[in-house]
Amino acid sequence: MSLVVSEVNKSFGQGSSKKHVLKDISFTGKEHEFICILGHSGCGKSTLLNVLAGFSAPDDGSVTVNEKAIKGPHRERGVVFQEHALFPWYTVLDNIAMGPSLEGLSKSESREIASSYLELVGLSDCADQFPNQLSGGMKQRVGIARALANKPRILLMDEPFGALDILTRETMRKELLSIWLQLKTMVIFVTHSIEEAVHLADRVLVMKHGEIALNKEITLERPRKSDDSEFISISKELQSVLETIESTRGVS
Ligand SMILES: Nc1ncnc2c1ncn2[C@@H]1O[C@H](COP(=O)(O)OP(=O)(O)OP(=O)(O)O)[C@@H](O)[C@H]1O
Repeated sequence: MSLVVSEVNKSFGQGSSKKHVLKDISFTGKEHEFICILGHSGCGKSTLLNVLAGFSAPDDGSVTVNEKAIKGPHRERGVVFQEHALFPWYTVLDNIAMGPSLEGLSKSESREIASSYLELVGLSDCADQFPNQLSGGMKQRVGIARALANKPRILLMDEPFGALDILTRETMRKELLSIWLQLKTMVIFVTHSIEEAVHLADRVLVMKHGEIALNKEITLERPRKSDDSEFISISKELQSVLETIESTRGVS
């Protein structure tokens, strides 16, 4: 399984208000790879993720999965957003069962699949609850289980833990890693946080004004420790690229 993003450009607006948001973005994703897209607010991370999801088409360039051009959203690419878009009138189990059921599986088969993913995210006891009875972290786990129930080959995550408090965020990070180690889906994870990126990623793409300023492979063994000397040195390298970006803002 491979993802190839080749010279993708994307602009918004017309004439003098035209904004070139993605500029010649190219990278590849391998099977089982965990890729983090790191960058300041407004650098184009969500725009890139939307292109990968197929929600929005690039102006030029191409995105292929297993050498096939993507032509729109597809269940092979699951999406998890910062705001967990769960259906409030469905139970937790039925929120997750929705994907398999839309694929034509029977209600009982869909619920069986949903139960297995609910177990994977540690929420089996909440199957019959409604989303408004859950904490933010629990809702986010349901969002992840719902995306996984479609058995995506690529999981696209747009700052999924951004709205969570720091402790919940750390727990979720560990849980996501353990799920990824079991399922080995390719993950593309957008974040503002250097620490989150170094904990999670096999590869970090640092974005600068719509371009990839650094494409860095991280081979540190897992679980990673933030006081490990190599962890600190990689974090400093990413920080220095981001600071360069900060100091050149408005100049390019
Ligand atoms: N549909 C749109 N129409 C016009 N401009 C847009 C649209 N979507 C994004 N933009 C602009 O593109 C730029 C990049 O936005 P994007 O949401 O991709 O950034 P981001 O890096 O994800 O930021 P954040 O971290 O704050 O979410 C911004 O200047 C934004 O205003």
